[in-house]
Amino acid sequence: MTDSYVSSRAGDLSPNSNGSALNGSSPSLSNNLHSITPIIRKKLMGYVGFANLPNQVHRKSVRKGFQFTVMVVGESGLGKSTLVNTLFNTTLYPPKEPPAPNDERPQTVAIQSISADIEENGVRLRLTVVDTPGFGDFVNNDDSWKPITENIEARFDSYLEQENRVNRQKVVDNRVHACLYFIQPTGHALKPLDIEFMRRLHTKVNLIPVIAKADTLTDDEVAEFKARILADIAYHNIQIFQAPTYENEDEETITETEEIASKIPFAVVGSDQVVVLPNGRHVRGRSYPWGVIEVDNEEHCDFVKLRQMLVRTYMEELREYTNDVLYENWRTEKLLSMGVAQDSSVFKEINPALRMQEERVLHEAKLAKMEAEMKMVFQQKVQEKESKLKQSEEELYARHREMKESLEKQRLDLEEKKRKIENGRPLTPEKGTQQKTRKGFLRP
Ligand SMILES: Nc1nc2c(ncn2[C@@H]2O[C@H](COP(=O)(O)OP(=O)(O)OP(=O)(O)O)[C@@H](O)[C@H]2O)c(=O)[nH]1
Repeated sequence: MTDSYVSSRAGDLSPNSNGSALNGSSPSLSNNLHSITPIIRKKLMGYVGFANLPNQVHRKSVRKGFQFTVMVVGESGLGKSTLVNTLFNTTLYPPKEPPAPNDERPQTVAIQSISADIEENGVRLRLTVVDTPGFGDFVNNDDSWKPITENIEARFDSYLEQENRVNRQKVVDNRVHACLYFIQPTGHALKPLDIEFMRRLHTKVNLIPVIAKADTLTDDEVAEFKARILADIAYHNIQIFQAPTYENEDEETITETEEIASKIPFAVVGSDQVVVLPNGRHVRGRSYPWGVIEVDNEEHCDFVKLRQMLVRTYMEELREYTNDVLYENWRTEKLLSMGVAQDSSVFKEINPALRMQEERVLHEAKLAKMEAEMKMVFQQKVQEKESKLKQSEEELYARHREMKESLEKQRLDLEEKKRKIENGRPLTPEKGTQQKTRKGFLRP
């Protein structure tokens, strides 16, 4: 015996555990069909095999690989490239040369993306990092967010176009699944540019705010800065990505989620350099005259929690939220603005019992209509027959009358003749006159 359960609906046309079955002759049952159909849990009698479904999904996903696109936004020099390299433990961004004084500076925000296929324990990840050099670097940064929004929407557009293709075998998901927004470690509060950017983008992308170069602030400064940033975010109704919590989750997961949430905005330190500690331990970190700050040490910064949220625990949630909420909202708005309306009846939940009832009513109405039509035709035919019969009856009466009249006339004639014979009178006086004429003088 296994602990697994299957559930069946009382509305199904199968006997349920109470031994009752759906049959049309039970009026009380047909009335109840409209009410709630409770889920009945049943114990399996043996191993069926659907417990293996998660493994099937796992195998398929591993074979297909994953696509993940992360965007990094922040002023120049805040450590974006270093953090991406640290996060994915690869030199996605090669070391940069600092710009020379006579180098021409770009006039607009550029969008650059780098992709790399990385593999870990046989799982392939196509990682794309979208960089936004130039953001916040100008004297006037009013429209710095515009090219970024346009880029995010262009990626949605491309996905929508692929979805609308006849052949959707190879849909490439280039949508931005997460946006790391680098906040300058000023220790004050969010700058107007930060607020403007987040306000404009929070409905289009999963925002993950990070305090860049957190090693430049003390622990107290970080705590105060975080509180002010969160207050600003709440005040401006900005939605940042929050790790989701589900019902029936185990305590460990709940604690992990809470811990991650408590660290937002993540105070991070990036470094792809390995430093040797006095005790001989090799760590990724930054070495200062007064000590070493370790990237992977949770007591030194929030890098581990950020990686947990972005990669280890919630990468799939980020992808799902992008698809199910952000992209879906954008798509709905776009199609509505193009005049495409949704037929809501398409998504009407169908209750099979209600559906059967509706069909029965329709069928009965159809039968009643057919019966009425047949009655009408029958009455018409009867009327026609009746009028024909009436007509022939009248004709017969007329003939009968005629015959009767002619017989009566014949009878009267005969009686007249009889009377004449009885009276001894010649039947035809004209004849007698003619004979006389014949015997005497016959006229020519
Ligand atoms: N103190 C400190 N310095 C850092 C940190 N991360 C990166 N740096 C340094 O900051 C400088 C700029 O780092 P990058 O990663 O190139 O910064 P970026 O934001 O990618 O710069 P752009 O490409 O110009 O936008 C480098 O010298 C890094 O070594 C950090 O967490 N703390």
